Amino acid sequence: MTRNVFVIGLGLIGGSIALSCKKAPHTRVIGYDASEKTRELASTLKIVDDVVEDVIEAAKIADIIIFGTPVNATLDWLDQLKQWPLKENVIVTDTGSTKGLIMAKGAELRECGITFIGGHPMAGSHKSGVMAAKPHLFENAYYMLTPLKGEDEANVTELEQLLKFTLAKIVKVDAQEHDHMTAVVSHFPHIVAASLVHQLDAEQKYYPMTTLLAAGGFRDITRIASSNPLMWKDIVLQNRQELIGQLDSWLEEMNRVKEIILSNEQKSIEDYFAIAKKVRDDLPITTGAFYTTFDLYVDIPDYPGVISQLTGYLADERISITNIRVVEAREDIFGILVISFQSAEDREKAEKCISRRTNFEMYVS
Ligand SMILES: NC(=O)c1ccc[n+]([C@@H]2O[C@H](COP(=O)([O-])OP(=O)(O)OC[C@H]3O[C@@H](n4cnc5c(N)ncnc54)[C@H](O)[C@@H]3O)[C@@H](O)[C@H]2O)c1
Ligand SMILES: O=C(O)C(=O)C[C@]1(C(=O)O)C=C[C@@H](O)C=C1
Repeated sequence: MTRNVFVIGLGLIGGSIALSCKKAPHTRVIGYDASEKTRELASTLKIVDDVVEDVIEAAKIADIIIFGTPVNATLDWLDQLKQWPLKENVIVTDTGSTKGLIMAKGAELRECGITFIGGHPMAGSHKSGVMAAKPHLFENAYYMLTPLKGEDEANVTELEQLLKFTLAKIVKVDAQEHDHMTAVVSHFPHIVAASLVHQLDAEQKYYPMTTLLAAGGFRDITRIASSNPLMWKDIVLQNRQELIGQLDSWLEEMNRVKEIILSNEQKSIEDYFAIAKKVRDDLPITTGAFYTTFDLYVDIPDYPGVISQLTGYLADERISITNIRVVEAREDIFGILVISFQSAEDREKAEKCISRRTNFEMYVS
């Protein structure tokens, strides 16, 4: 028997989940998006088996409904869904970055006899939209499920059976704890990144050259400031309380740093960085909360065909790459080619291969 999975919201996350679900046997993935352009692209790129225009008709035949919409849009849909003629055993889930308000809506759905199990894959990108969707986005990432208290385990297992095709590590978490922890490692850092960019923007009015100097460090710490503003507006609105708590702690921390700097004590200043370095270096990156790529930076000269020459060398030695891009890092060189690999071993093989065949300088991040 074919299982019908209906994904509403086919952007980065919904599209990626849809692509993963298409790998599940006996599964037909149906998709809807509010944007006509996205519906067209999802159909052309075969993100789903069928794109629909009538949400209620598709929901009627769905065994699992997955929301890939911004979190405030998800709340609206969940309200509407209470009136829909759904299958008796349908399981409804979402992918939203916040869980408190969404699970409160989930409790209302339970009152209407509908099973809702919250979900949040802890992987993503600053890129948004269906074009950025990829089937391996969640591989090795944590995928949090927040079932309501007393949820039938059989329902959770059924959802897990589908989500295992994301290759993520599925864990169950309490919704309030979820919102606290994600405020710390995701939501608040997005505010900090945005605030640093605002600070640069204010400075550049007086020192226009500053932006030209925004090199690796600034770019690394502010990458996520390029994320979708609408999505982050919704997240901040839904997790306000936790964010205000994080802001208070941050202001205290900044005061502490100020004291340390005012003290002019070398040891305290070095210790501040040393402790942070230890904690950061010990983060469990390969099994941790973000999608890991293994990047190799190659300083390439400017001549036609240099990129295909390099990828040709890698292909000769059967080394697969997962991504390739040019970062125009400095004016005096053509650019740095960033080649991503699935594993550290592949990256090491590539480094050896390129160093045998060229004299290009390489760096590992
Ligand atoms: N971007 C990330 O890194 C990330 C990671 C994990 C979870 N999330 C969560 O996943 C969800 C989707 O985020 P995304 O990054 O895929 O955003 P996105 O902007 O790439 O995709 C959202 C999609 O939803 C569609 N949409 C918006 N309102 C809609 C509505 N009312 N009905 C139907 N479709 C609608 C948009 O047209 C778009 O295609 C959000 O709830 C977000 O909090 C995001
Ligand atoms: O990698 C990024 O660009 C992300 O912002 C991904 C990220 C995160 O903060 O880690 C963003 C929001 C999600 O809810 C989960 C993952």
